[in-house]
Amino acid sequence: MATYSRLPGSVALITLQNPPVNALSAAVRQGIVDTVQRALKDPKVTSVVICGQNGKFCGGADIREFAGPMLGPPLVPMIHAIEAVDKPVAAAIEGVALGGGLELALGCHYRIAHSKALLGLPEVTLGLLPGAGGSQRLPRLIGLTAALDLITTGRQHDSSFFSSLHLLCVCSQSISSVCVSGQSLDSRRLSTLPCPCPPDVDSLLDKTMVKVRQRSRGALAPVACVQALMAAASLPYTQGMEKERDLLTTLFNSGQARALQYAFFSQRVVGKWSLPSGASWDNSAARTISKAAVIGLGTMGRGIVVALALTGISVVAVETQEKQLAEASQVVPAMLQREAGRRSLATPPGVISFSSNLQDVCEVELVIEAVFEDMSLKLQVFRHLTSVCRPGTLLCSNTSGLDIDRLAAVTQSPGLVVGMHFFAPAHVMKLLEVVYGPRSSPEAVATAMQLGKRMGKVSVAVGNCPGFVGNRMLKPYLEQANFLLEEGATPQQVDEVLEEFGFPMGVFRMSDLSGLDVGWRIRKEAGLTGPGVESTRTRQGRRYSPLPDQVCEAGRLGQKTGRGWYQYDGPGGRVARSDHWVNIFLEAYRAEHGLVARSIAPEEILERCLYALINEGFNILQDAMAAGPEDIDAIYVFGYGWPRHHGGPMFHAGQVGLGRILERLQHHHHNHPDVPHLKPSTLLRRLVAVGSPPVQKWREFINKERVHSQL
Ligand SMILES: C/C=C(\C)C(=O)SCCNC(=O)CCNC(=O)[C@H](O)C(C)(C)COP(=O)(O)OP(=O)(O)OC[C@H]1O[C@@H](n2cnc3c(N)ncnc32)[C@H](O)[C@@H]1OP(=O)(O)O
Repeated sequence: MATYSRLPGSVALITLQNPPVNALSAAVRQGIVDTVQRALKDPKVTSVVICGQNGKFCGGADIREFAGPMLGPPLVPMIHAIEAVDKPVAAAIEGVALGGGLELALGCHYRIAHSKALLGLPEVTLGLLPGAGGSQRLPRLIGLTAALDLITTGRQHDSSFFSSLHLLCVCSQSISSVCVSGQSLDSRRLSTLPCPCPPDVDSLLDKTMVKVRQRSRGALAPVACVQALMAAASLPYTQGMEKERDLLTTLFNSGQARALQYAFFSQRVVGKWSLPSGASWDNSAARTISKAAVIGLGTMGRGIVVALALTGISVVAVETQEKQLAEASQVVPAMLQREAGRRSLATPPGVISFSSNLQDVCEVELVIEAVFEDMSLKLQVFRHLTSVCRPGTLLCSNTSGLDIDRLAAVTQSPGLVVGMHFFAPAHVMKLLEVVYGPRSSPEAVATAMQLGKRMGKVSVAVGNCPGFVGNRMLKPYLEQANFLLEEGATPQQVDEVLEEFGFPMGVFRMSDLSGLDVGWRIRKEAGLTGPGVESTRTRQGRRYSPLPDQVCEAGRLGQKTGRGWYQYDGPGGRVARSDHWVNIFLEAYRAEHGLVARSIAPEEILERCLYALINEGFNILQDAMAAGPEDIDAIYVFGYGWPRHHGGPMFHAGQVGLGRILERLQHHHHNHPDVPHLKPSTLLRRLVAVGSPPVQKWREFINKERVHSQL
């Protein structure tokens, strides 16, 4: 709702009230319409100020209402009516003015903001465009060039940025004196102004469209934003508004908008974590960490040190190999400086100390072990840590899939051990898997989750199983990609299909980037390859492709060696080019194993890779290793490049239709009975049997099934 009050004198104050961000729900819109009318009718009122309750102007349209029928007064005519009134109206912005909130402010005649307020039009991130006149008013106020950047990226800035674009009148006069100054309102109505465009407007729009199409990887909204701004640049306001409305309608009806809005909420749902034990975010106290240590200063360790230091935490960075330590003590401060600059932060001074002595971690409150991914080495480190750290220190491992419980077992306080699985580069990537073992205490999980949040991560609590959630699902995906090569596809074909779907990189380009030796080492440890293992295509009772092992044996470890599934300009090269060697190698391999190459349709490539991954997601939910589909989807969107406009693998399954996924998995499993990952999960079958409920209902369904032991 919105409240009305009269300030001493002649100013009417309208306050938006809809906690926590005063989103423009039907009730708020109705409140605005009513209170503006009241101000107009009151002869004593000569000017109006609109503000938001609790120091937040407005977080935009109420996203929760998008799923239902449109109720209450629509936003566009409401804002037009405000712009048209003949008493000056000012928006007093504190906290946030985002999306429809900023569009409301653009309909006012004046905008005044607190220096710390955050403003922007993030609709594009929800699969929409600023459809309450923002695509037409903003460029008329700040010019086409600046509006294109803001609207197509959804970037938010503070008020000093917008003051420099003259969006705000951060004036020395008080609002009431502005309003009674007798200034004509005509020039304050943005819809009446021309849109300032640069002389090369067509070229600017063309270039922006090309850039946006490349960057958006199939997302519709950024392209629609450019189209709306083209209209602002070339059409009268009324026609521009018609274009805005048409484009918005198309976007609203697209699956992409639903996917992106789901992704918005799943990012928030995962913060409200719960464990099978009943411990959860609202009943578990977190410790606030001010001193931490990182053990191991390889690529991951360095990134973790920077991520911690950026939050103002004092870090003891330990590396026992002198050469590595010397290198890290040069590189890490530079990384910190760069990242602080990128985030416009002052570099936290002197918070990192380097050491080669594990004893130096004795005073910290939390340790993150980031040594080489080798269980015996990690066990050794944990044994040492438990003897040198003071009682009560949290011990975390940055393992990407090893058993947390085994590490906990060698410590004096197994309850204080959790996994903190960062993604490379750790100071940049948003995802953090917080892995709880059977003995991890709620306090340890809560502390790791809160620490992740402080570092700006999307932290997701996951159970302790091989590969946790992300890498466990990646395994069947990689496996299918290798099988497709055996059957006749090339790395480029597979990658093209996945990139067309929206992944920034196909599976083979991604493997080259991460290093092919990572998986090779894991397979050796699992006894799947290595000396003494017979070179067959069935291992441990299931189909196995020795292809990636043989690529590694040929010394091709990916980008770092200049060759992998592709060739690069040299070691460390970034641009992947197809390699004739790979084609010859695949032909020889197929000949050796009596395989006849067939032409494989893009649909089959996509289905087999994605549905195998999705199927494992259902198994993970069934095993209670993730609390709900939102957790899996957040992991894939923030850590594995899953295109956000497809919501996440589990959301995508719902969009495709669970019945269809089941039917296709059955089909592929029938053709490949020796591939257990293609066997449809029991949970998927159960969901289909009860009529394929929407993804938002799965959590409840799984919990009920578990109570009745159906899973
Ligand atoms: C056409 C389309 C038009 C005209 C639009 O306006 S579309 C909406 C455009 N607005 C946005 O995209 C803003 C979205 N919100 C945010 O970016 C952030 O929430 C925030 C910057 C406003 C606040 O961030 P923060 O302080 O970190 O808090 P949370 O993100 O955790 O949010 C707190 C709770 O508020 C809910 N929320 C936030 N914005 C909206 C909204 N626009 N509509 C409905 N609900 C909103 C959010 O889900 C959190 O809810 P809980 O998880 O606590 O239940």
